[in-house]
Amino acid sequence: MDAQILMYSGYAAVGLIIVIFVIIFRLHKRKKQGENVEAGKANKVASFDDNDTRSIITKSDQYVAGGSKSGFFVTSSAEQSANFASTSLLVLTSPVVNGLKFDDLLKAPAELLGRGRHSTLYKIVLENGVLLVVKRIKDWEISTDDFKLRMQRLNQVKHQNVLPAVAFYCSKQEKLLVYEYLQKGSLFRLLHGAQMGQAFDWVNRLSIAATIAETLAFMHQEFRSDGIAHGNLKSSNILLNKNLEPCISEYGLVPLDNQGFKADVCGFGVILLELLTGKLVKNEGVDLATWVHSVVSEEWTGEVFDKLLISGGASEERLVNLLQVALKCVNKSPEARPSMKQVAVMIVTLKEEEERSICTSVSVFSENF
Ligand SMILES: Nc1ncnc2c1ncn2[C@@H]1O[C@H](COP(=O)(O)OP(=O)(O)OP(=O)(O)O)[C@@H](O)[C@H]1O
Repeated sequence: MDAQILMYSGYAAVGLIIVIFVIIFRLHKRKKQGENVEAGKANKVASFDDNDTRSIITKSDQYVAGGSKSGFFVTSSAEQSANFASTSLLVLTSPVVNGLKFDDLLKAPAELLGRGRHSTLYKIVLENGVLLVVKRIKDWEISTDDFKLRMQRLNQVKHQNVLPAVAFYCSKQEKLLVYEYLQKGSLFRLLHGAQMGQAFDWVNRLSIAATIAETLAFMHQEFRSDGIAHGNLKSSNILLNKNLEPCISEYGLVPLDNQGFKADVCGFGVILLELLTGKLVKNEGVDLATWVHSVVSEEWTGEVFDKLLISGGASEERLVNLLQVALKCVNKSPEARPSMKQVAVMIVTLKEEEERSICTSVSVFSENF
């Protein structure tokens, strides 16, 4: 009997040991599977960067430049390390910033250029002296994937009068865009800055208007089927390149909107009104388009124009013609506004008339001397 009890206890002990081994083996296997899944995820994220891009891990929780915090990043370092696998700077094809690394942005001295409702803008200087601007976009309800797709799509369409992004960065918390810094400033500054448009005569204003109109018509045509309009067209987003030609910046950085193209036409109309009147869009609380309408309806049309244009000898007939185009663009009803293509045709026609009249006056002048 004792021998039997001893035998059964032995079986039980062996059985228990086997069960313990099986449990340990299963737990170990489960842990290994977990590690493989994590490794797989990391590989997947890394593979996004294969094409013409460089993946970088953020290092600090706040960007410190020249001793001052620029505030590129608002996320904590804990959040960042949790998300590091999805943080990457994508360098688009650009000769200006070949080989740009995220670290280069972090190290560069930065200066705050503007803080708007939807974004903050910094100017930075890279070690090699290249000047860039970094735009940090706030409150844009767009998924990381959609943002990447949008940036890649925008990068497929090039125009010499549109400033392309040279790189972008995107994580769940942050969306950054990097552009070349254009030193000649903006159309806004040319009109309303210290010079107050003094060195900006009618021929140049008309030429700039025609270039912006043609460029925007091109962009609308290219992005019509994607529904991507500029979305925030205004004179501070028209920069001047080194040849003082206009360069449209920040194209397509807003949510898709059915009325986006017509909103751009209205934005362009307001730019025309600024060029014609030399006045700010909002002056002592009065909206420029409303003011122009009120003056024109009282038949004081001549009063709306920038005195510098009149004293500079601009043809009042062509000023009025351009004003009529502007008023069509700012029509309260979006459906009644012309397309950018139609606007471009009207303004190019006016510009050609202007050029013909200059040629005629030059030849009359030379015949008389
Ligand atoms: N790439 C650039 N090069 C030089 N100056 C720039 C560049 N991008 C923007 N700026 C200028 O920096 C200033 C701030 O720009 P920011 O985009 O923050 O302001 P905004 O255009 O007035 O507003 P929003 O946030 O609605 O675009 C503006 O005067 C703008 O003309």
